[in-house]
Amino acid sequence: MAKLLSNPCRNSSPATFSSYHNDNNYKNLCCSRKINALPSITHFSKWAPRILARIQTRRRFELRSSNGYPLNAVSLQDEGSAANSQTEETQLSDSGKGDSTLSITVVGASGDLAKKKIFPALFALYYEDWLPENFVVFGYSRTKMNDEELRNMISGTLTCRIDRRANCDEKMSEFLKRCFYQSGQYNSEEHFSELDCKIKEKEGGRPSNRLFYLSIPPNIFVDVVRCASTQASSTSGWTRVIVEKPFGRDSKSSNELTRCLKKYLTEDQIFRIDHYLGKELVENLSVLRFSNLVFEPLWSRNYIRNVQFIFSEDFGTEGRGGYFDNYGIIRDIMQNHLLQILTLFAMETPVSLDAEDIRNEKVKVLRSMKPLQLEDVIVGQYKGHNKGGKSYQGYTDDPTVPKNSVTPTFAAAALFINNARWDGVPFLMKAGKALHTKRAEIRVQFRHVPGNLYKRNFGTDLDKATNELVLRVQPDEAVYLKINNKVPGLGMRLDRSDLNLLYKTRYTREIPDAYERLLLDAIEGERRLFIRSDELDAAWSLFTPLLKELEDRKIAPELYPYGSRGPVGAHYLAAKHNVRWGDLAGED
Ligand SMILES: NC(=O)C1=CN([C@@H]2O[C@H](COP(=O)(O)OP(=O)(O)OC[C@H]3O[C@@H](n4cnc5c(N)ncnc54)[C@H](OP(=O)(O)O)[C@@H]3O)[C@@H](O)[C@H]2O)C=CC1
Ligand SMILES: O=C1O[C@H](COP(=O)(O)O)[C@@H](O)[C@H](O)[C@H]1O
Repeated sequence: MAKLLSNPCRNSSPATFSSYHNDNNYKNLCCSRKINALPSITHFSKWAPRILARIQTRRRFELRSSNGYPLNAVSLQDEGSAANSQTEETQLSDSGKGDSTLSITVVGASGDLAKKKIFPALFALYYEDWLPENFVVFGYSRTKMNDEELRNMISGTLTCRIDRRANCDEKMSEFLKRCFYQSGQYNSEEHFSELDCKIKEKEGGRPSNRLFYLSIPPNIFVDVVRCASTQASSTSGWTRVIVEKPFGRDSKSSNELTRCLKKYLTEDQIFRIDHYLGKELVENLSVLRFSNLVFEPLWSRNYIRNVQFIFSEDFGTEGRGGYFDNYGIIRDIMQNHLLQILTLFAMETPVSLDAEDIRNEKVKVLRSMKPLQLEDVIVGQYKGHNKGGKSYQGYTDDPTVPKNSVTPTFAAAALFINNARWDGVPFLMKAGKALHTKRAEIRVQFRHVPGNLYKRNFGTDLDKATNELVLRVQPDEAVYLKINNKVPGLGMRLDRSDLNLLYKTRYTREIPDAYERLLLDAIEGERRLFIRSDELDAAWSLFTPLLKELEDRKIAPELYPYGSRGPVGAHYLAAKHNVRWGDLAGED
């Protein structure tokens, strides 16, 4: 963080440290998952008896990292910032002397994402006892509100897990008591200094860690980071900033955004969120691949014919047309969510589950990809449609969208990875709004069985007989494998059946929302599910020339009716690469 400017709260008297010897302090230490990163033998011997005793009773702390893996070299404070010059040893002993606090400031608290996702995710973490003992949540935005009004606003969106409703009301009101509000402009150092004073008051002189969640339009990211870093960063612990997408709209603007953010933050302090990385099935992708012998040996061009990444929504841009028209579906979904999943799918085995090892492998995939060509992409836009006596508005009927907009609300693309593992395998992506269904899935279509003895049982369409592995990210999370099976009986009739792992029947626990996992990881300094700047750069390099060409040439999107299966062009694109979309095969 940059040097602090004049801020009345910055000169307040030194924090008074309370004793380490209580449960809360221990909990704070554990919540930082420092058990896995004890700094030295001397420290270990000092704390070992206490820690080991606690491990036996509170084993859960060991596994708090979302990758269940030791957080190598992750410190309570990030490197390189003014407030971050302590060594790991002093940080630990600081934690030892006082019980630290965590403050989470949701910037843009009055907005849609904050209400819909961030506050509910924070409550879910609190409800499930993942947050440290001493935490406060601040909402910050321009809208005038007091603490009570903020609480009323968010209380409507908090829910308890369906499967665990015990003490729900009580927990909710305890959580709301920890929520506060500060109204202010996004570019006002004075207002952020007021926020700092309020946070300090709640911190009560204890060492503090501060997390800022930028749930605001991207054009004000840098102002907020400047004001927050100079006026409201922690002086005694870490300060981290979660940045929401879009991270720019092409290579140039993204690099510029990164450059500006880095005037005030180190790379380690920036948590670029892609909420698809927090989804359960996306997390499971690496587990499936790397912990099952039956998958990894098949994971290459030798056995896989094509891979499909499919995102569809059964509603349009309702309410977000103004934002969307400047970005379009390629930037909104493909360049980030689907591409991120693709890199996880295609990467080589990382050296370890450490964030840097994984992100290094993801970058290699991106850098091995063939630049996206216009002839390998088709774009579409939904038009109005009447169905069942109801009329659905087209994209350009939205008053916030220009009537002549050619912004795609649908796109399909064929991508290729030029490396030994994937040479020649089409990786197809398809993303669209206002389609017939809401789903996100990964489909892996395997090659034909060579010299298949049962060929004659399949008729002429051999493609229909190939195995397909489907990871259904949402809704109804599932992993299923399509296999050929003998229909029981005396004859020899084959059918296609699914080996089906449907989460809701296998696991009784409700699946946490992606934002819960990602918030927890940011709090605990786990960077694996956040986008590193070189990753972002490589992702933009892949898409920027295509986006420029689409825009320069004002390529007209193929219109498709609201609620349909999307433009026919997507089928031609797939057919060009000998692929049939798995989701439209009629037996998915
Ligand atoms: N909504 C969603 O589902 C998703 C959103 N995102 C991203 O998250 C971020 C927040 O999204 P969302 O909550 O939908 O955004 P909103 O448009 O609701 O904006 C959030 C808040 O920012 C303030 N704001 C809005 N426009 C401006 C402006 N032009 N200048 C200054 N302040 C403004 C408003 O607060 P006030 O007026 O009180 O200051 C508003 O309540 C965005 O970057 C978005 O792209 C990412 C994924 C999904
Ligand atoms: O990032 C975005 O994601 C949502 C879809 O998220 P999901 O978790 O509900 O699948 C999408 O609607 C939005 O346009 C996009 O910006």
